[in-house]
Amino acid sequence: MKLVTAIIKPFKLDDVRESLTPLGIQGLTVSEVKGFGRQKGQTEIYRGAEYHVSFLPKVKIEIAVSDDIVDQVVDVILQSAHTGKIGDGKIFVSSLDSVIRIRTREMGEDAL
Ligand SMILES: Nc1ncnc2c1ncn2[C@@H]1O[C@H](COP(=O)(O)OP(=O)(O)OP(=O)(O)O)[C@@H](O)[C@H]1O
Ligand SMILES: [Mg+2]
Repeated sequence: MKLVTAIIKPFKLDDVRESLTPLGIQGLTVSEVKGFGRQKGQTEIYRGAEYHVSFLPKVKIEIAVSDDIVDQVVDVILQSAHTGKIGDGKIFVSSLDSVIRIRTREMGEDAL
């Protein structure tokens, strides 16, 4: 199993969610987060004054998936979250040792 963590532009959340539907994802977690990439945040003009914004708002999506669909999950996120502008985000894929459904104590892929 793998944990796919995608940091995306907030306005892309609905597109990404819809793109995942055909893959039969059983669940996912969404969080509002802040961060910066290699541009180190941006300078923004607000009411005539220039503010340095160190951390820009992003959305984090976490999806635990079986190994056989991880490539498809990454692929649809790459397409649906893409604008081509800086700050489009990143996808991190990590190994997932165990998953347990609390209600039933099912484990592993049965618990996804
Ligand atoms: N190395 C990293 N580790 C953890 N989070 C990161 C990392 N790089 C980027 N992020 C997260 O992803 C968000 C978007 O990053 P961003 O797309 O700006 O990356 P980038 O490397 O600067 O690419 P680009 O040049 O396309 O902007 C950041 O605001 C941050 O939340
Ligand atoms: Mg960036």
